[in-house]
Amino acid sequence: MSWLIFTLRIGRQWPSAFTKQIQHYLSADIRATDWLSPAEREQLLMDLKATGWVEVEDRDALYKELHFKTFNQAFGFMSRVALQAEKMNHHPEWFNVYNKVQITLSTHDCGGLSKKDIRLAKFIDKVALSL
Ligand SMILES: C[C@H](O)[C@H](O)[C@H]1CNC2=NC(N)=NC(=O)C2=N1
Repeated sequence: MSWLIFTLRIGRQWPSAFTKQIQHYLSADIRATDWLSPAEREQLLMDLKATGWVEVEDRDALYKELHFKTFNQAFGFMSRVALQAEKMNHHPEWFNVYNKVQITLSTHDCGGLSKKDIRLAKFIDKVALSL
């Protein structure tokens, strides 16, 4: 890592866009341990698809639509997920109309799915099942 920092310091002649990209990834809250290997990805996505998650067509993300009995129940669900999202520093993209909640998960810092999305999806399923 120090070589990378050193390179960035002397890399003034590099295209600024490139160094900005590196600095973005250095500052991003995504650790190497959050990356998904192809084998992990295949298995973990299979498990989530079994509970109703689907892969989004035009981006590397997961999507699920949840229906609750009432708005209050839907909002209570969102409140619990919101607290977990803050705890993980990993936030869903979601939309709520009355008792319906549409959720899309992806990791902006790496431009696609990471283990953080898998962890949050599993938490979402656990909370939804408990209601
Ligand atoms: C600065 C802050 O830590 C980052 O923007 C966090 C916040 N929440 C996030 N949520 C999601 N879904 N992806 C991210 O890359 C992400 N990054």
